[in-house]
Amino acid sequence: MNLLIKNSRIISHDNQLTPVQIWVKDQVIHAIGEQFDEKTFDQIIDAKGQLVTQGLVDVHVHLREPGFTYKETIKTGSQAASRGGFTTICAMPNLDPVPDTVERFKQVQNSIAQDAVNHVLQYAPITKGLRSEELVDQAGLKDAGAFAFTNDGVGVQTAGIMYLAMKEAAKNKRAIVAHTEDESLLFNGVMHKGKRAEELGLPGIMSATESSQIARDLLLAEETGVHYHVCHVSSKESVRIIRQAKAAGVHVTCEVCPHHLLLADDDIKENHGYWKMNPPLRAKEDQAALIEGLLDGTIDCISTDHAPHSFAEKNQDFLKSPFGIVGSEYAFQLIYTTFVKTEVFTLEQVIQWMAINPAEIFGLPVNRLDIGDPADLAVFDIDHSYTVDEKKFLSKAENTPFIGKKLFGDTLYTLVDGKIVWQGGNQNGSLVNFR
Ligand SMILES: NC(=O)N[C@@H](CC(=O)O)C(=O)O
Ligand SMILES: [Zn+2]
Repeated sequence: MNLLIKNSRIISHDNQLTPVQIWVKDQVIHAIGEQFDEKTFDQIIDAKGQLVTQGLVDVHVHLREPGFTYKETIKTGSQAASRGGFTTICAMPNLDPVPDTVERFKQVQNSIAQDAVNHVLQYAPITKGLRSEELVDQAGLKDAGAFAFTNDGVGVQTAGIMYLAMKEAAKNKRAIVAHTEDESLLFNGVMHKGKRAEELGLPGIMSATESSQIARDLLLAEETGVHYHVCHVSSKESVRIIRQAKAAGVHVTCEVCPHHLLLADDDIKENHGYWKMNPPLRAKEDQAALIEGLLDGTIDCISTDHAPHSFAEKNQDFLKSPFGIVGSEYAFQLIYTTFVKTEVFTLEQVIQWMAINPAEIFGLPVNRLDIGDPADLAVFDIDHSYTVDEKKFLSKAENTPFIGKKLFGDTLYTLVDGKIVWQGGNQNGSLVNFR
């Protein structure tokens, strides 16, 4: 099978866009050059001068299967991600049943093998039932294919359990991935504690609810030597203490989500569930600290925290709605439009944060668009704008405050192992070749 992607532009190391043709053969990048004889190819994609990058990697998505398939499934969630240009996604274990035994974990793995349209790596939980009481069988789950261990959705509430989990994970050479939230500091909060929460008359969530648990964990990570990864960092204090820990040599990495980079609590237009996520949109200073954290290397990567819920669940006020917004289908586009077109970030940096670093920090093979790298690729139409239209989402859910936003970078193609899984353009894309 020989496939040519003609009229491509790739980012070269000096952040320039370079016109090339890409030859894909037997699932890998076979050659990159100026001109190939078109007669040699079984299939030709015309990238029309648009940007071709390695497929994006998202280390934080919620696919909701098993247990909550009315919100999303492995199939719809992986389709949504492929539409966003993601070729690898890592799925959270806040499912029902929680995949906390080898048998339950293998069941999820089987569903993934059957239904996923891109590479889906499944997290196992840190503790049974996500309750901070009893550790899972890490070695067994690792052998069954666990990508890393996390209780995402809730924090690990006691230092002792976290310490034991980290010690075990260090032995198993797997990361502990932490949603940090001290429930004793939550006080029923639903949005960031500040002026906007007061205006809306809603209970606030302090930044310290997140950062105090990160502080605890950083010291435990230092003690155990584990790779400790912090989910969806949202506050300036969290960035500050992670920066200090990195400087002290602690093996810590972390992620930030597009919504925390783009929005602050002041932007919350109304008391509606589409603005509610965990951690919450924080203050302008926090937003600035997150951008600075990416730029100085404190924050390693961008993840979406794609958190689908049903329309009925989210179409309620802050007190009633569950936490979470969808993000897979327009994450690159949000970042590109907001930060690359305004020259806050370079395209090269964004690819570093959305494709290279997330793979590298977790020890996955890194796609550098070199010969022999897997043909996991995305083509983005960076020259034309489109509008975020929730009716066209492949996700089952549409809960996001970004509906109606004008963005650049619509995904024209996504290829997984050399096969086209998504073909877009003219806002009327379609799914192709779904495995
Ligand atoms: N982020 C959210 O607001 N919600 C996530 C859980 C999580 O990632 O913490 C969910 O599962 O819905
Ligand atoms: Zn979380």
